[in-house]
Amino acid sequence: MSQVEPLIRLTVHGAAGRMGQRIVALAAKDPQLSIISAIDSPSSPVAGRDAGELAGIGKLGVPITSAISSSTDVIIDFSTPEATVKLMAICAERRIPVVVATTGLNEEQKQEIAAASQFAPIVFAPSMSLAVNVAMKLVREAAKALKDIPDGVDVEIIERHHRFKEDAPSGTALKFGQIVAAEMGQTGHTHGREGQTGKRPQTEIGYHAVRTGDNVGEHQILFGLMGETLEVYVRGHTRDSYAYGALAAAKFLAGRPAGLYTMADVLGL
Ligand SMILES: NC(=O)C1=CN([C@@H]2O[C@H](COP(=O)(O)OP(=O)(O)OC[C@H]3O[C@@H](n4cnc5c(N)ncnc54)[C@H](O)[C@@H]3O)[C@@H](O)[C@H]2O)C=CC1
Ligand SMILES: O=C(O)C1=N[C@H](C(=O)O)C[C@H](O)C1
Repeated sequence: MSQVEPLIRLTVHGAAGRMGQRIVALAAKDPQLSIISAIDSPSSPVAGRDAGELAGIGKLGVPITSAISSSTDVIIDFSTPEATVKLMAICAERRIPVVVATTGLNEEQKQEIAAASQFAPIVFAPSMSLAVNVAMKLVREAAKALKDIPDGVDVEIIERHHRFKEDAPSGTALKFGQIVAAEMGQTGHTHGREGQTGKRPQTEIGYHAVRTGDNVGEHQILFGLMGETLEVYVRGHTRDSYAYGALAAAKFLAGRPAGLYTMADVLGL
């Protein structure tokens, strides 16, 4: 007789936000998951509203609240850096597995995540998208292959997002830059260019953050050589590309030991 796996009890942190609503909508349809709480800011204007109704899928019986249930098996966090740091203290203390998808954290805030991962398993990644994580592998390969080209290679990263995004460059663009620099050795960076900039040094990576309309996320990584350009381009069509990845990460964490995991671990890349 086949054994029925118990449902994974999920808390959504940042549940009233753009991503939080998609997590609620997709998790509600997932036969392995049960949404037990939907957390948002204590000052949220939608506190008390039903999370399902807010996400456009009808009543779920889970209100938007600010208190994390002690019976949660895993938390998915799409919120703000400050809220993520507060969440880390709770997850470490209660040993709750958590998927951290929030971006824009400074080094000190990232240290809080690393510290919490000594007590609880944590997936921390700037992009939960499968396509983006595959693109990261391709970019690493390209950087490796191009690192010793005699005339040098200029690397520029262009990212495009919606007008509501609060951090720049995107966490994903910064991660692409780290991957390139680890292979090619660039030590500097520049954000956009203006005026008499002088010649471009190959020791820097250029970042360009475009903010327009409702763009859910595009990244272009350019390797400029003399005579040709290699371009890796990855484009999201809907936020569900990130949401499905976050749900996979939540399932991956069930039963894992404490530690810091990446989406490459989740996706087996
Ligand atoms: N890793 C990934 O794949 C992705 C990461 N993101 C990142 O996720 C974050 C959220 O993105 P969006 O949903 O577009 O933003 P959003 O602004 O729509 O949602 C953030 C939510 O967090 C809530 N919040 C604020 N303080 C809180 C607190 N103390 N406790 C709980 N919730 C709190 C806000 O009220 C809001 O509802 C951003 O940092 C974004 O860059 C977004 C998409 C994909
Ligand atoms: O804010 C967003 O929307 C996104 N943020 C993430 C980032 O900063 O990299 C991931 C994705 O590109 C969407």
